[in-house]
Amino acid sequence: MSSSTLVSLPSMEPKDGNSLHRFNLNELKRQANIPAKFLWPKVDLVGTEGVFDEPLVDLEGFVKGDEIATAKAIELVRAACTNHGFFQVINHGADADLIQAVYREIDTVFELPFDKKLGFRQKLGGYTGFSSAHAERFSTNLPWKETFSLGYRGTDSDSDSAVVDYFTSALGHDFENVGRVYQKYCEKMRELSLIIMELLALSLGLDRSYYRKFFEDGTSVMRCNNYPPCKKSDVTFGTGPHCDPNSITLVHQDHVGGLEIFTGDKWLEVPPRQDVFGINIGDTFMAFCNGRYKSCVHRAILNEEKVRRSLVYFVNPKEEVVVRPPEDLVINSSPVYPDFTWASLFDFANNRHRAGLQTLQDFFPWLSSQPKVPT
Ligand SMILES: C=C1C[C@]23C[C@H]1CC[C@H]2[C@]1(C)CCC[C@@](C)(C(=O)O)[C@H]1[C@@H]3C(=O)O
Ligand SMILES: O=C(O)CCC(=O)C(=O)O
Ligand SMILES: [Fe+2]
Repeated sequence: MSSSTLVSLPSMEPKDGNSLHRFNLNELKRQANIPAKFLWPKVDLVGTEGVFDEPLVDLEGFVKGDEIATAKAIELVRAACTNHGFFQVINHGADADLIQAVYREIDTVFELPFDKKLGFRQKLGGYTGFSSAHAERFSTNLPWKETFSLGYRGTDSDSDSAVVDYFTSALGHDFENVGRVYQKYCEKMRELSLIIMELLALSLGLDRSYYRKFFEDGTSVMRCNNYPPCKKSDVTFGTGPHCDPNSITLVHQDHVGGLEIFTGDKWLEVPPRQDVFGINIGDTFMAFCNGRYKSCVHRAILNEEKVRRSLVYFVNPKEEVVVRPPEDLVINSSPVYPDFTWASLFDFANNRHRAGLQTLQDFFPWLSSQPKVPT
């Protein structure tokens, strides 16, 4: 598929802050037809042409410092990230019981009555809470999904209880255990993300701590996607074609499957494996490595019979970190992208412009139009 056929999505429609979500997908899923706002342009409805089958990156040997395993991991990561920006890891340290506990517990949140979920809906300008089809922000090409998102820093001591406190204050004390499981999972995702940052640095010929240090006290976003079945799964998406604007994303999909990546000329399905995490490079890391690695174009498709869930951990540096590639990756001193902070890109992608396929290209003109903040 040429880049011209990967449509970038319109910017967000500014909405009044009180517009309630209008779409209860768990009612709509029984209908033969779906609201027009969920119908995507034909040019985006490109079929799947294969299966992603690149080798898994085994982290066990890398974490233990085994030289041969490290060299193999570097080779696989470098090839994948140079080509399309996606690889899968095994022996990552997140145990199966914890992963299954997250799905089990978070299902109880999505199973709540719709009005109750709206009670902790994601507010405009924020990212914490429940959203149905992002209808609070978008009015076309709506994604057929409910999401539950929560920020996670994990460094300061109060973050130990921040997750649990959110669940009990927003959802009630019956959800204390959901918070505990979520907290444990976020801790594990933070650990895994820092290991991946070391592997990425080494694969780019940098010191292993080069990127890690920017991410040790960033606020990442833990999100659960819940995709109800859809009778018109062939003309809509769970999550449409996009690149993640953040640095990297750690994605786990349940047994149903639906994650697809674009390898430059075709869409490949990523077969779900419960013992595997997908890692996709995002826009911010692409800038952090001066474009050496590609921000992965990916999407989540639906099916007509089964609900599908995925757990995505969007990894971010500390807000004020200036995203600038190291000298070693900048040839004849001309970086590909202007310097920016994650805070500014997050504000753009979360609050002002719908993240899609060309978020960075749309971001820099917006950034240069902003009043300069006196330093
Ligand atoms: C900054 C962000 C916006 C999104 C959540 C984080 C990182 C990933 C972004 C997103 C998932 C990219 C695809 C489109 C999007 C609208 C979505 O489908 O959820 C994006 C997220 C968002 O705007 O909520
Ligand atoms: O559901 C999936 O498999 C991927 C979702 C995704 O890409 C996202 O939430 O950014
Ligand atoms: Fe994504």
